[in-house]
Amino acid sequence: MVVGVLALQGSFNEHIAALKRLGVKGVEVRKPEQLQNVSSLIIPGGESTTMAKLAELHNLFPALREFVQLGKPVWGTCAGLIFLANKATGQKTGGQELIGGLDCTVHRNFFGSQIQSFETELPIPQIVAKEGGPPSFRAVFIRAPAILDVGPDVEVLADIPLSAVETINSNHAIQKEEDSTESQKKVIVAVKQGNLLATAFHPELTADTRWHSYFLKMLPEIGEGTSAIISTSTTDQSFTERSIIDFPIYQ
Ligand SMILES: NC(=O)CC[C@H](N)C(=O)O
Repeated sequence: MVVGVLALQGSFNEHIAALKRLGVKGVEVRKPEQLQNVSSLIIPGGESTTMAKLAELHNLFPALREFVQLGKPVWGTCAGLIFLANKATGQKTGGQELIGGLDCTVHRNFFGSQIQSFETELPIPQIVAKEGGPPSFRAVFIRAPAILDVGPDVEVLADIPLSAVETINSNHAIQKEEDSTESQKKVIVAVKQGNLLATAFHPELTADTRWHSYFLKMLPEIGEGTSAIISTSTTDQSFTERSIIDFPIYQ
């Protein structure tokens, strides 16, 4: 079994390495015809505008949209989430092409600029119910988007109270509002809609493999009941925890 990883730009190598730690082969996808060799796809973090331009150059959009419409499992992380969203705000002038399919509105760079990137302990009850492990996940947000609203078929897997994020962009509209419920406000950072999974953060940059394992169980060839090749181990000695300072700059 192989999992396709869109390899135009961004953290595709890190996803392939995370899959390898679970004993699964990840293959790079750069051309439309390569999508025929895979039954699932991960769209990595990176820079969604650049990724969109490269996808356009390689004429990938029709094949990517067809892949999503056929109901094949697709997981977008960070820029990949933006790519999958039906609607994105905070785009560069002129906008950018999206694959769409995920019924939500995503706000690019919601938490601010690159230096306002952060890590936080994110409660993930639905993932823990399936994968076990600690109640929270060390989530790495790098110039990350957030999901502002979702359609009725979208299941929220994780959200984050704005009060927990010290580095929120002071220009952001939500922070400008001054009411007493401010500290209670949350934004959505992980969702599932049918066979689409999306996270605003970067599980591929941590040693915790639970999100990859969760995604792999969405694949028909693995399924819920199979745990043979999926390790739920959250401590992988071959991967050293790093600080976000070590991570590549994503715009
Ligand atoms: N880490 C990331 O993938 C950042 C996403 C980036 N801000 C974008 O809009 O594409």
